[in-house]
Amino acid sequence: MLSLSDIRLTFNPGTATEVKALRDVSMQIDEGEFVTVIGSNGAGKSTLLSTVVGTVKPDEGTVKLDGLDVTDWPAAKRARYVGRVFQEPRLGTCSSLSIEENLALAAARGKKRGLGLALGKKGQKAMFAEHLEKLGLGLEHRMGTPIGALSGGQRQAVSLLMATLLPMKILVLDEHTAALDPSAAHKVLTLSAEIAEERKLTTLMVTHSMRDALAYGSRTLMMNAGRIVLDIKGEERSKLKVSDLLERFGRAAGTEIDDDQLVLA
Ligand SMILES: Nc1ncnc2c1ncn2[C@@H]1O[C@H](COP(=O)(O)OP(=O)(O)OP(=O)(O)O)[C@@H](O)[C@H]1O
Repeated sequence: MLSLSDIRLTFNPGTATEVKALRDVSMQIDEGEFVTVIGSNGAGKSTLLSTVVGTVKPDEGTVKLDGLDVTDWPAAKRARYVGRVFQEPRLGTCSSLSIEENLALAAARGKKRGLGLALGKKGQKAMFAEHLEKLGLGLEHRMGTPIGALSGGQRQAVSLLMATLLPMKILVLDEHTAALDPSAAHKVLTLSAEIAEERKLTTLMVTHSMRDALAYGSRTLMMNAGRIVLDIKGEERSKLKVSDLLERFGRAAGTEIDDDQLVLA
């Protein structure tokens, strides 16, 4: 279980540019739960993910993984549990290196943490090919191709694989399909859901698409001005339509919003 309790985080406190990015955020996400996170620009979604990944440390509050307090753990130490895929396909992969070399870098992180992977070069290549084949993009036949030569969708699929290659628990997807065309976005979203399901990963996915927020996962959080203003799951969520979600946002946040603020895909 991933648990955040009373998280507060203010950027540039006491200055003219002070921003209360997270205010009293508490949530518990069960093992294997897939949660989508929506909210208008600057609502605190990425900052929330960063507190889970460990790239920002909250001013107050605690982050726990399976009951273990990891609040003071830097991102590198949390990497054994948490994998992140970014919005920008160039982040998280190395353009000039081949698909195989990028995957080898991801696998090498496991060696440092004593996971062995003592497969030898041939065995490792076969293991990478097996994983790539599951993506259904034919990339297992292009393992020597530099990552920079791939399309955005192919690259995000490899990023997803790299983030989940080693045993881990929490998958953090930060608008990871926002830079892709609708067809590639659909493919990567489907792969994300399949990998999360197969590996029973606890998943947090930020999206600006209200439709995707309802189509994927089993729970949706809505953020506004640093707070979680809606938390919907179960029957209540399954009955919701995109238009209902927009209306709920307006009510919860006490503001009028339209489709331009929360982009509908
Ligand atoms: N490193 C930082 N320094 C100062 N302010 C920051 C920093 N990171 C984020 N902020 C501010 O904190 C607030 C929340 O930002 P965050 O990126 O979490 O929002 P978001 O909901 O992910 O927005 P978007 O949908 O635009 O990506 C914003 O006002 C942002 O400008």
